[in-house]
Amino acid sequence: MGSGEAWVVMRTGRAPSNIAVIKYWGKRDEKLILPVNSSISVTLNPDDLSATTTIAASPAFVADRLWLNGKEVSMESQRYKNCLREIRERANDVVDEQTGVHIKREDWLKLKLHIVSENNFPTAAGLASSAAGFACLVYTLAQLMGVNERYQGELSAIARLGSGSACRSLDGGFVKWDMGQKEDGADSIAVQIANETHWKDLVIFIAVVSSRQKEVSSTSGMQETVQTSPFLHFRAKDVVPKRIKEMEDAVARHDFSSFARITCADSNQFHATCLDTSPPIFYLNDTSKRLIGLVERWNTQEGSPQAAYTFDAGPNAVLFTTESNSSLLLQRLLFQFPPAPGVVLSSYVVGDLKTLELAGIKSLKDLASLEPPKELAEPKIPLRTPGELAYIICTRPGRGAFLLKDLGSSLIDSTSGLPFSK
Ligand SMILES: Nc1ncnc2c1ncn2[C@@H]1O[C@H](COP(=O)(O)OP(=O)(O)OP(=O)(O)O)[C@@H](O)[C@H]1O
Ligand SMILES: C[C@@](O)(CCOP(=O)(O)OP(=O)(O)O)CC(=O)O
Repeated sequence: MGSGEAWVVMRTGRAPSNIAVIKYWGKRDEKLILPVNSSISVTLNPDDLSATTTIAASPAFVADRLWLNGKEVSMESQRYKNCLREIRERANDVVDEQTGVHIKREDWLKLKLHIVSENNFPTAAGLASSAAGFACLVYTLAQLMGVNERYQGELSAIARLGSGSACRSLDGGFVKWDMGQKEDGADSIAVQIANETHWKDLVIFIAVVSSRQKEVSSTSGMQETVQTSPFLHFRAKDVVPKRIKEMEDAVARHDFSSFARITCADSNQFHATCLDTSPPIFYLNDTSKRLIGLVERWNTQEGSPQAAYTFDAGPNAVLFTTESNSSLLLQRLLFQFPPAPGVVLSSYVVGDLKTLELAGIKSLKDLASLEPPKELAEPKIPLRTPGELAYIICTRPGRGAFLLKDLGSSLIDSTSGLPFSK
């Protein structure tokens, strides 16, 4: 770094992943990422599923660079460029507390950035890493560049330019992405409908399916659906608007039965539009269907929804239940999907382990002695199939994006301006 200019100013932020319970599928504008329908999601606890991003600016940097999970990746994609441009345009004068450096609003347009990001869960595995990643990028950049409070409402529209679902990851709890009407997308923004403490009773399990079948990416899959599926247009126009209202109402009233019914119906309808695409797209595999069966059988046996499932563009299931049913659901999952031989319990069930304790499961021995759930006590018991799931993440609704103030959380070495070597 040249003398007199040897400063590095940086911030570190964290943003959660989210799971849609009313799905976004289909764009009316590819460039601005404007959807054909509104959607609703639950923000996942960032302790269990999040991206952490450090962004540094220095006059010594010669290009914008990005390191993702330890590897440098290209920033040539228009999606990254659009997010950076929009935040730079809203930058403000900043006096950095740590270094005392004064950066003027116009300087941000010239200063190059080093961005280092890590996900605490697998990237591009159908667990919405792009949602956490772009929300974190936009949020952390806005903090670094002193983006004014009055622009805060616009941050979700900027995250949307990175990946549609990312606009729903800035806030915690329950979030609605309004499709908006304007051509420039200014009103296609995410709004919080209830925060993360609103429905404390909700418990979430993510069943990560082992064999990752070859998939069509969300971006190209939804493009093909828009072009070829007549059903999608019926869904967007006639089904989703009503469901959005019903879901908002169910969340407001902590009405698990309605929440579960709408969540399952919307996941199934999204996958039906994939099947209605030409050529058809299959995101669910046999394991996904067995997970659906597990929930449906239990709900039928009890005569009301005990749990709900939803699947994004991949075979992994996200399951919802209430606190009082959480150990019963986990026991069912572990009964039907025990780990492969040799896999230890601590790497098979991860995240918030309270439910595992509640279920009284301390070791693989406890798993072996699990009783079959009562709805399976018939001649047609589905086989127990060890190893069909890679692992299970236990989590809950969580908070939105936030800054990590502790300097020890930084992913960039302030002297070199480069990622810490591991
Ligand atoms: N932490 C991150 N920071 C910046 N960009 C990220 C980050 N994590 C993921 N991305 C971007 O998102 C891309 C992965 O998105 P992709 O849609 O393929 O997978 P996914 O979001 O995990 O799955 P899905 O969208 O099916 O749920 C990465 O190639 C990268 O461009
Ligand atoms: C099935 C989904 O997860 C689709 C997510 O699509 P993306 O947000 O990944 O797509 P792009 O906007 O093209 O980046 C449903 C949802 O999250 O609402």
